[in-house]
Amino acid sequence: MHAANLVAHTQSLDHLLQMGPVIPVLTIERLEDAEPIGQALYDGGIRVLEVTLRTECALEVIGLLRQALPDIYLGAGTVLTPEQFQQAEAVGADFVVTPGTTEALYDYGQQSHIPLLPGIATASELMHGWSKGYRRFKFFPAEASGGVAMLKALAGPFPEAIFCPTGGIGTEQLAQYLSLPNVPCVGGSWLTPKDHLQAKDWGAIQLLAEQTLAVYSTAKRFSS
Ligand SMILES: O=C(O)C(=O)C[C@H](O)[C@H](O)COP(=O)(O)O
Repeated sequence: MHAANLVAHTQSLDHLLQMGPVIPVLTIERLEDAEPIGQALYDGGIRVLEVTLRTECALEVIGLLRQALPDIYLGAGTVLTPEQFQQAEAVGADFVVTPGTTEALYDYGQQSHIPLLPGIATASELMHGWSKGYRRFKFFPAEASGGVAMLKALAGPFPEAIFCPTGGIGTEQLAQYLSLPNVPCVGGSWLTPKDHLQAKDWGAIQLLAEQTLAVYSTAKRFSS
């Protein structure tokens, strides 16, 4: 196992998870939308983004945002294979997020120069990741897998595990998740609502980010 590498990865993940406390998850269909969406979120105070590899232009989007917004931490999401992991590295992603995990992804993540935030949903999956040296996890799909109650329950046997819950979360549940000591930040697509994207209403996206951070960044900083 590449133990030293994974210790460094855990430190990098801690740093970027602390930059939240929200991580917008973007699925971008049109390349031309990438820069205005990224800029609106950046102007709204967002410093960490995840771009899912679910669209044809996703890798190009990451490459473009890398150039346009050098200060932002860019994650590649929906990474399912080591090949996609490699592609994400090649276009300049800062970290990789997966919905679940495979042995091959864990092995690749151990020797990559960028950290992997592996997706888990059960105690057994967490124990598997832990045995491979991973300490920070995406909890996905958060709401469908037991939500806040599940994360409270996992804190008992696994007090050192830290999670970024994602999946089915909106503003209504945010405060509850962020009040948990094992949750530094929360991810999701709710920060870029479909109707704003379709209308290319970048101002509304910036405003939503600003309003969310105005309420929650202070709340999390004082509670952690
Ligand atoms: O596949 C991945 O790696 C993902 O990134 C999954 C996303 O985190 C969720 O699809 C976002 O969930 P919603 O906020 O419910 O839209």
